[in-house]
Amino acid sequence: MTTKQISKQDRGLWLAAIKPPIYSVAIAPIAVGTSIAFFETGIFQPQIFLTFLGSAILIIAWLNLSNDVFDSETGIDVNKAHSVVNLTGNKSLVFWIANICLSLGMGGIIALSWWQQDWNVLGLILVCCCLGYTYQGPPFRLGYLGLGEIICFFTFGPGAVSAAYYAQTQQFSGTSLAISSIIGISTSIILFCSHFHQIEDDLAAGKRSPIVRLGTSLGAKVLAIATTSIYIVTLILIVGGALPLLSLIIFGSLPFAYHLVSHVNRYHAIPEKVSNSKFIAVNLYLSSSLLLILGLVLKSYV
Ligand SMILES: C/C(=C\COP(=O)(O)OP(=O)(O)O)CCC[C@H](C)CCC[C@H](C)CCCC(C)C
Ligand SMILES: O=C(O)C1=CC(=O)c2ccccc2C1=O
Repeated sequence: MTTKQISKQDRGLWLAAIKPPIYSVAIAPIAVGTSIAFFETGIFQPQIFLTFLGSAILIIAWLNLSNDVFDSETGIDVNKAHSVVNLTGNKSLVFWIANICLSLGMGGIIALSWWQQDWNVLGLILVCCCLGYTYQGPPFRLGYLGLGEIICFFTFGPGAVSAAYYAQTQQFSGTSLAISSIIGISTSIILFCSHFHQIEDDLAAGKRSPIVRLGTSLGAKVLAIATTSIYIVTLILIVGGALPLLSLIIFGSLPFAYHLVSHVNRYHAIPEKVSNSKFIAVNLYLSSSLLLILGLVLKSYV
């Protein structure tokens, strides 16, 4: 292999380790919570929005770097060339970079709480981060028991969306809480899809992920139901008046939903083919979140 080929391969591994598309999970809940606030109250504070966004990105960097650190301790990532710990060979360096990201991220949340002299957002995000830690860190490692998707639903849905709403308005909203369930479901779908191709390594390390528990075939069916539920919940919220009729544009994300469900249905038992399903799920997540935001913002103007 030539030096050029090696460096191209290295670049690919680093990109896979850093997972840029996954950072959309930091952006969408903050943008959705902020647009619900704008839709309901007409309030938009750009400085609060941008500070929250930067903090959320840093918190997701902590989550992913510390995930590689904790997974290196259980042996589950031995075959994962695109683990930052395996790539650097320096677990403590990765651990400290993760902690710096968390400190800077929480620093942003503390700053916006200080500006407002209101500590509710800080409290909510602290709870979300503690739950994120229990997913992967000792002694809890709740992800190894198959509880990740439930934690994911509450932290990225009601937790993060309500915090972003509150940061804009200094009040909580039942409507925001109801709409946040859509983000909770679509984020949990990304995590659920990330398990299909890892079944062998997960079994060997004693991780009872939902796919290990259900098997890939039933897992594909559960994915179809969860994906459909995004649209059913949207319809219920439109009929119930929480969302405007314009939110029907979320159905524009159906091609991504179809792609995801049909791809996983076809390849659920073939790890090399199903391994990209997490990124197809990110496409569904991004398109549905963007259309949800668009519906709310457009309705605020018309
Ligand atoms: C790190 C996560 C998944 C990776 O899991 P796994 O180890 O199976 O994957 P690899 O194969 O890549 O090793 C995500 C886990 C999410 C967790 C359940 C909840 C985290 C909550 C966040 C801290 C909330 C942040 C909110 C923010 C937007 C302000
Ligand atoms: O690496 C991953 O697989 C994931 C990382 C991550 O931060 C995240 C956050 C929310 C839902 C899913 C995921 C991942 O799957």
